[in-house]
Amino acid sequence: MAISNNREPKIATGPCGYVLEDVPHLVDYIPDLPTYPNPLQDNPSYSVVKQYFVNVDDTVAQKIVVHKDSPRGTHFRRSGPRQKVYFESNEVHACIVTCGGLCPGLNTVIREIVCGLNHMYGVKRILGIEGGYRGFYARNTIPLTPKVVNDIHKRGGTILRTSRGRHDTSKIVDSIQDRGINQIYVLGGDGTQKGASVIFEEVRRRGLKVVVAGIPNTIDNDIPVIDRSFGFDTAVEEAQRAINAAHVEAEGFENGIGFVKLMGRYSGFIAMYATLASRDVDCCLIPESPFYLEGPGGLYEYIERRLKENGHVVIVIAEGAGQELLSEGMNQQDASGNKLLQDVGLWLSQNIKDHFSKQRKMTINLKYIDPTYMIRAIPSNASDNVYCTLLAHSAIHGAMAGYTGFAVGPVNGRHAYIPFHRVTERLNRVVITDRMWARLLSSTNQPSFWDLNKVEAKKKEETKEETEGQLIVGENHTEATSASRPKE
Ligand SMILES: Nc1ncnc2c1ncn2[C@@H]1O[C@H](COP(=O)(O)OP(=O)(O)OP(=O)(O)O)[C@@H](O)[C@H]1O
Ligand SMILES: O=P(O)(O)OC[C@H]1O[C@](O)(CO)[C@@H](O)[C@@H]1O
Ligand SMILES: [Mg+2]
Repeated sequence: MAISNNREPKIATGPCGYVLEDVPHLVDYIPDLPTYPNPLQDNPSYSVVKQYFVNVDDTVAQKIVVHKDSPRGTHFRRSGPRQKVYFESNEVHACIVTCGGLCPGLNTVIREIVCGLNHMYGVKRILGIEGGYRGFYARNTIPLTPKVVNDIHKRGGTILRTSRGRHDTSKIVDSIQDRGINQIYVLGGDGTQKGASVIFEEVRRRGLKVVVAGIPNTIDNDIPVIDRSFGFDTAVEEAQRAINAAHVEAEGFENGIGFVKLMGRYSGFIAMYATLASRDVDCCLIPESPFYLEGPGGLYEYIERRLKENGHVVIVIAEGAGQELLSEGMNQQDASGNKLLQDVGLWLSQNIKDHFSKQRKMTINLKYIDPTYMIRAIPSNASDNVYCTLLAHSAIHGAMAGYTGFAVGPVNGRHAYIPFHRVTERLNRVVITDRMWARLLSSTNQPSFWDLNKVEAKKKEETKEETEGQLIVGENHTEATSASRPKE
């Protein structure tokens, strides 16, 4: 197997089109590091596990639906404990930082990193960095012990607090060096993982024995490659409460319209899954599927038809949907450079009211529900909690084994170490030519708002991307439902 030079992405190839997109390792730039037996082999809880250590050559396939003659395709290194580790327990000085938007499960991952490092590897020195990346040089640190974090998974938010906005990578790495930190666990969305990748590059440039491990999170589920991001399941569950309320209100009045706006900046996964789960929704609008209001096949016509047929309508809209319909362009950004969106929920609900009262002379009763932060400011549900444990343990095992510059996450149900660039190079978005969106259309009976020619063109575009290795079709599946948890 040939391995390319270590500054470039580490790609190894094998027979039958096998490709391993590997993650960096400390020995790539610090040769001759000593290794130690993994202390887990003496841990009574883990010693009973048959074949507890993962074979170093185990990899996880990105594409599992294959044909007889198809190449084996891209693989990622399987996560899990290794027989040899590159840190002695008393040598480890770890830190944890949370950045970007809040997400259910952040406290669980913090807890599980602290407890996992302590209980599995005997690590005692763990610091919490306060307030996101800038906290490395602008805030005090918080010593974290199993006792301090014992109950935090029952609370929403992050005990470390978070932030958006610019930071100075060089100052962060100075602070890491000054404090003698050698394992950094970074929790956050796409922007955070980009930041972690730059920190890793600087650490490598300085030749430091410091591991940088990313644990991606976002309720939007917009991180590619991994099956789903933690917090998403909880957010979808909480969104049900808003949809239920909208349905009750809509049913309770003549020509009732329940209108719910959910988060989802560029990706409509929350809206799509909340709609599919609820079965009370008549129309789901997401950023990936443009729609129009007036005329045949438009939204107004559909609403009117549903009101006549059913007496009420429930609409769910993702915050990023239909932005192109809003007249005034808004070019503002948040502190991190993310485009600030216009409030499509308020805009569209007002337009629907105006259309029916002024143009159609119909009395409608529209109730607008915008749960915004309520779906992400809550503690994670049971399934996300278990998922968070697996993510934290994967990250710890990878760090102890000397891997670095990686993000963790399940790929087709198996946890893997994924190079940063693969989780940051694009956003995971709903594929509207995939079967999951078709299921949604069939469950709501809403129009697709697309003409057939456009659908055909889109299908061709996505088939092309798939054959070029981007695996577009099928990514709508956030497979890890409560019924089938990802396995480590
Ligand atoms: N391209 C980038 N390069 C380096 N650092 C970045 C980059 N983009 C964002 N960051 C850093 O990551 C942190 C969080 O970014 P951001 O606010 O975009 O949230 P996020 O991690 O994408 O989470 P969310 O999904 O909630 O938006 C910020 O402090 C920012 O400095
Ligand atoms: O108001 P904030 O904290 O910038 O976050 C809002 C954004 O964060 C997200 O929840 C992603 O974390 C998006 O869905 C939403 O647009
Ligand atoms: Mg982001």
